[in-house]
Amino acid sequence: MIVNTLSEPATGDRAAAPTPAATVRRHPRVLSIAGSDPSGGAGIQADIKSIAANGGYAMAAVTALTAQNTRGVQSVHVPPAEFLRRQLESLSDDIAIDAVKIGMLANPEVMRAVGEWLETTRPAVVVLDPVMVASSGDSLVAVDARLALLDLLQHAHLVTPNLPELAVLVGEAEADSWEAALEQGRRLAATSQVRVLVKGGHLAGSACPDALVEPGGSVEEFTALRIDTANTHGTGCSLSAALATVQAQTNHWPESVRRAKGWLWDALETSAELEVGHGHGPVNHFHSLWDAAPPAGNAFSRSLWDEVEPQRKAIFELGFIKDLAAGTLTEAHFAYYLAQDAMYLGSYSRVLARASALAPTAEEQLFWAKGAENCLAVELALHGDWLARHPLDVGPGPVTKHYVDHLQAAAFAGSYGEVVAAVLPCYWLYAEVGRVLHADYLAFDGVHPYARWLETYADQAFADAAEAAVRIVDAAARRGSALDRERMREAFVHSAQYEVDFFDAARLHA
Ligand SMILES: Nc1ncnc2c1ncn2[C@@H]1O[C@H](COP(=O)(O)OP(=O)(O)O)[C@@H](O)[C@H]1O
Ligand SMILES: Cc1ncc(COP(=O)(O)O)c(N)n1
Repeated sequence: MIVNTLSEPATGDRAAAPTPAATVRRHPRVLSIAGSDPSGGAGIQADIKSIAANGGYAMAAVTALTAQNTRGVQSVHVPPAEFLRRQLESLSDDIAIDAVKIGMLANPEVMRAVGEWLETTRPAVVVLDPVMVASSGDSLVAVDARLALLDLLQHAHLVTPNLPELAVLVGEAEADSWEAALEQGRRLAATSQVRVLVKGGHLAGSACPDALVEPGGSVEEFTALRIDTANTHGTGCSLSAALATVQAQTNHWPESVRRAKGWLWDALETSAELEVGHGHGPVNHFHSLWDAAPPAGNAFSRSLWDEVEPQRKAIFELGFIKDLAAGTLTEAHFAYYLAQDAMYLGSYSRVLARASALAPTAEEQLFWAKGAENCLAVELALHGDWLARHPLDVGPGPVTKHYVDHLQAAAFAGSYGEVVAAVLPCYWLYAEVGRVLHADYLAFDGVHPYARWLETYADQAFADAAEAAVRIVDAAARRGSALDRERMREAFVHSAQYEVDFFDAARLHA
């Protein structure tokens, strides 16, 4: 979550003047003028991803080639500034450019080429990230470039220095506190008459503040929790490219900072999923796109299975299951379990009938209808048999009641996906328990007191039905939205936990 606070309202600053509303575009054409990072985490590669992830059309004019990876920069090659000039002219001769993000400019000559081009094209949004050192600590800019960089600030609507870069720009030592950084930001904004985003990524502490400082001195702070990660390669590049893109969509700097920072925060938080390199890895630019993409094949059910690993392990640790496998479970415990199961199956059958009613294909409709019938016919007959010989006068226990309530809530208020995800653990975990217990049963020496029950659940037809139910859940997940899948996941995990509690309930209540 990004929290922002405003100190001193902005009044009449030159840089605070809004650009005309007519320039706002849903898919702005955004140009990155920056160096290449072949590892894809920083430079133009990061910029293109950031621009695209934030809804812009990305273009890139390359200012320098680097040989670098997540560990550091090994080499830099700067093509003639004249060739950069040609790239920029080719673009502005043909394409309307809504926003520009400027990154690595290796020397004063390159800086001047960019400044002259900005002078003639005057894009509505120019964000300048004064890149000087990579996150690895390697320098990316010639030492004599400071004055040329300061000169370039006059063409920028926003400059986004990190703390070491801010210190170089104001010609002071690096700020050692957030207050000192804001003071330097104010000085830079005032002397260069430019809007500054002071970035607090390099500070220590649990917060990661940034602040928008106007040339008139007003400061708006945006604070987020610091994420504990080493994947900070390209955070500055990604933020500035996102800012240029969002500003061309909103025409409102504080809103642009809030959105771009929020997007980057999520990209940092999900960065570990990428597993790129051994040093400072990249951020996950496309986290929301990838989260929303339908899972291929059986990826969804596999992720569900992985997610309920604790429940799967817990089942086999239960005294009830261990005693059942060993044949040492008391008849009273087993009778309580079967009585609860009979009550459960009566309701479960109705929920399967609801899945049948909602099914999108005749095949799935028939599958759930057969399941509903099976519950009543086969299971209840088995239980009726056993329970007739071991009568037990109990009503539904608390776990049975909660489990059934959960299933019925999905059946009456949920989508087809939620219903099938909620009923799946009963198929899938039972098939798993049956498979494991049946193997123990086959190795059992003597007559097993629960032979009939164990044989039913290790039945191949039951395993096949569980597999079919898994395929149906995967198909429903592919058809649904990210929100549908989240609800399916919740329904599944709740049911899986109830499966554990259901086995355990017999031990507690008998
Ligand atoms: N560990 C982190 N957790 C959350 N946000 C971070 C973290 N590190 C950097 N940021 C954010 O990433 C952006 C870039 O910050 P910074 O590291 O200061 O710049 P640079 O990448 O240019 O060195 C800022 O918005 C900063 O707040
Ligand atoms: C080509 C290029 N440009 C910029 C950076 C700085 O990256 P960061 O965003 O981590 O400061 C980099 N490492 N390489």
